[in-house]
Amino acid sequence: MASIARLSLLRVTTIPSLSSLFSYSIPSFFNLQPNYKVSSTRSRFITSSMASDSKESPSNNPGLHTTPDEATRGYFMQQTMYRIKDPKISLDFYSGVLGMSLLKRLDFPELKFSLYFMGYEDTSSAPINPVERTAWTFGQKATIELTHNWGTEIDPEFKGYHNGNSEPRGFGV
Ligand SMILES: C[C@@H](O)C(=O)SC[C@H](NC(=O)CC[C@H](N)C(=O)O)C(=O)NCC(=O)O
Repeated sequence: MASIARLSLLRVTTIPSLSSLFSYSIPSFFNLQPNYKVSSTRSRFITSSMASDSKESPSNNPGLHTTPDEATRGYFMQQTMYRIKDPKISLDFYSGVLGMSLLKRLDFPELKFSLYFMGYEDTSSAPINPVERTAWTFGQKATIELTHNWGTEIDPEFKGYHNGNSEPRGFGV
């Protein structure tokens, strides 16, 4: 099992105990209670958060649409890409810790890199034919494309990719 470092950029959507909702140490995030019972504290939390639903309304969030533009009907966020240093560690994390499946692996030997598309779809229904499986993968919503440039896992000079937790902080649009 991969060692779990602080994952300040990652929000794990699970059924955590209320105390772990506001703590950022990993153990509390993964301190799952298999037979989760809604405590009186949590039910008050849910009630109070429901009372503040208006915070999520379009009127309180300029730019927020409740229905997408007709011109982009059917569009969805299909993938986001992370470069990874070591596939063994990353696959262990995304499948063993987060429960994702490997939807498709693409290797590009001439360019010395591989892509691992991870998602929550049931792969038992995925096509067997490699080309059809690629099309199936690219039709799944909100997948993660892990890009591995061959050799980074054994290169002592490679210190890892910038994770956005130090200057320049963050990444994205
Ligand atoms: C599907 C395949 O044809 C692609 O175009 S994947 C996107 C492509 N990725 C790479 O070239 C990965 C290796 C490269 N050394 C890297 O680390 O990006 C690509 O366009 N990458 C550049 C980008 O900005 O995403």
